[in-house]
Amino acid sequence: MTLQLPAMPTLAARTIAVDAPEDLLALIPDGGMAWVRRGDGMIAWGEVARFDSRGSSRIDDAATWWRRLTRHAVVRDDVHVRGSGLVAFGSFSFADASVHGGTLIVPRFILGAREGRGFLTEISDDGAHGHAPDLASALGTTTPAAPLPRLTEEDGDRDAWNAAVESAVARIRAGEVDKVVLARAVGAHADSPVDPRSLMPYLAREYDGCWTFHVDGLVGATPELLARVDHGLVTSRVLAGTIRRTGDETADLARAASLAHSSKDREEHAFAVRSVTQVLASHCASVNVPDEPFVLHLPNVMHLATDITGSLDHAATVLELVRELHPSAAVCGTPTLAAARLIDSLEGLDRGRYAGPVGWIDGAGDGEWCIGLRSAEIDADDPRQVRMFAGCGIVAASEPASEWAESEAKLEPMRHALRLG
Ligand SMILES: C=C(O[C@@H]1C=C(C(=O)O)C=C[C@H]1O)C(=O)O
Repeated sequence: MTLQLPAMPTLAARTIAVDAPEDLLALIPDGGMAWVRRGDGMIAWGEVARFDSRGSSRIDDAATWWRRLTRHAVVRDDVHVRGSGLVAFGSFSFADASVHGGTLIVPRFILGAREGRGFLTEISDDGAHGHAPDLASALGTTTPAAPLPRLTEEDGDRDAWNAAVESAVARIRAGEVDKVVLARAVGAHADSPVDPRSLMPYLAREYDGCWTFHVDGLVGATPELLARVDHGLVTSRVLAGTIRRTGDETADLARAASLAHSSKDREEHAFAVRSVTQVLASHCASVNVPDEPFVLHLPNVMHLATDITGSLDHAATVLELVRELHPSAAVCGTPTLAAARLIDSLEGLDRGRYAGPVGWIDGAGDGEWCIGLRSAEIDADDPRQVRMFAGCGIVAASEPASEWAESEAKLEPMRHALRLG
């Protein structure tokens, strides 16, 4: 049998050096994408190619498409930093069965900043390569972000949450799973469309240790790095185990110490570290896993955190690793399949692309993918509608009231960005 594959466009990418932009997020044209941390990163706009996928092979299919697309691409890159050359941005649903599926988008323009160096990439699909892009004409006549409309938040269903957490604890005690992550969605609506550009400057400023992103209507500032691949080196930041901040420095230091010693949180954390380490070990010649987690301080919460690194022993692309790492125990549970089934039966929610992978990949397969946490999805059909999400790892010792409080703290970045509280 001969399988007829769709013809692929021949892409050409040209990257030139430009002055490093002071504030990338201030320059995004309408509908543009973003991936920014501590002033470094990329904004991207226009669309040269796009791949939409659904179902359990959505990440695999996207990885295959990207491999085929990049094989014949012509890349001329004067800058050679992370993110220069040919790049696609993407985001994928948390669940296999989600109607939201996933997408990889190849933009026409990418403007980036990396350690004081700026770059501009133009990607074309018409065989016209070689000419150097011009920043002023690439940006065109950008309309500024529409001011944020006043939003109204829907009431949360606390009884449903309590019941879900109680059932999860009972199922854990019965030995069905060790840990399950339960999430809830909070809807908000406005009279006029919500422009992601009006949310990101706040997120990037207040949560500068997080990755502020916008890809296809999913916007947020996530602290959790699923996988970065950079010239054979892979890095993952695992978070699990959370405590709220009080705003009082001394009290927060005491809380950080209690988090570091809490057996409930350390157990929850160990599950997540193990799930990531197992995957990386199968691709790496060596993996470095610190013995003890550190406490990551964010403005709203503190997390137990472990940075895992490894050197790849074969040419795996970042998307191949993402496919295997997702869903990690930090957002699904342990064991994975049983936890995913429990989420389906207890949550009553399509998480969409919340808690799914979001990030970018370059022509060599390097890139950076996070877990789409501390995020909101702007409805593609009606951008006046927004859904925020937050979830908590449930273990045998979990209590509904403190998990509710934890989820409230995790909603804070998006609530504040949307001026809801
Ligand atoms: C599920 C979320 O966060 C995850 C769950 C955590 C926990 O349960 O302690 C901590 C960080 C994330 O891995 C979320 O932010 O919605």
